[in-house]
Amino acid sequence: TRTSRPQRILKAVQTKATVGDPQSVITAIDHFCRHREWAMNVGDEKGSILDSVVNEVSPVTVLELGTYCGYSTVRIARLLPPGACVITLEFNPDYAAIARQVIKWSGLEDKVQLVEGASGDWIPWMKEHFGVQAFDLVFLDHWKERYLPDTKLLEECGLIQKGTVLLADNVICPGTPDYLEYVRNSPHYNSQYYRSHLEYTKAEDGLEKSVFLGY
Ligand SMILES: CCCNc1ncnc2c1ncn2[C@@H]1O[C@H](/C=C/CNC(=O)c2cc(-c3ccc(F)cc3)cc(O)c2O)[C@@H](O)[C@H]1O
Ligand SMILES: [Mg+2]
Repeated sequence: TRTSRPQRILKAVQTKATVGDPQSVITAIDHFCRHREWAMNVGDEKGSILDSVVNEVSPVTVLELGTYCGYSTVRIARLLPPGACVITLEFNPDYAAIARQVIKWSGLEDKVQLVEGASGDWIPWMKEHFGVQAFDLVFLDHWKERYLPDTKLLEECGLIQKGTVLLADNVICPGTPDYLEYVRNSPHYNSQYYRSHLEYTKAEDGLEKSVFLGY
């Protein structure tokens, strides 16, 4: 049977990128998705904004919701200092398998904990299972209608504390209206929109950065 798009993305990494060189993995995926097949990676333009937020926050513990092929996982992990890590949740086993290989090719497996499972099932276990106190940065890029419920779950589990930064992809396209309304109107968040474009296209999209101010 035909290969899947994630399998073709992995093949592009394995043929075009250098083992142990995260930037070459990022470049290979962006080239493939711009010139061969579009795919829902955060991409190079919004990825640069993601990079700047990671550098600004210099997080010790990062949570990523929705690994897909691991593109943004590699973008984040390559900027983390020794001892810092990104826990990334992916509930599709096929995507998780591809992402593990992309992350391995980039040489960043020591900075990444890929957990195969659904956010709603795993968030309540983060403290107990991974010894996480609170997340310094959360990157939301999974099913758009899950951004708000999962944010509320993270709050309830005490995983969002004063200073935690939420960075959400696709707040315009496909859009996350209920999440945007929540973080922009809540007195507990200071929210700002970074205008950009939908990956590999001219359509408008952007990232929303929301800093938790404490209760
Ligand atoms: C139980 C479901 C909620 N919990 C979850 N827990 C763990 N992983 C979850 C997940 N939901 C989804 N996932 C995974 O995240 C990924 C899903 C991402 C959804 N993203 C999008 O739909 C998306 C879509 C677009 C898009 C934009 C325009 C367009 F015309 C077509 C698509 C652009 C993007 O940047 C996107 O991120 C998959 O790997 C999926 O298996
Ligand atoms: Mg996205």
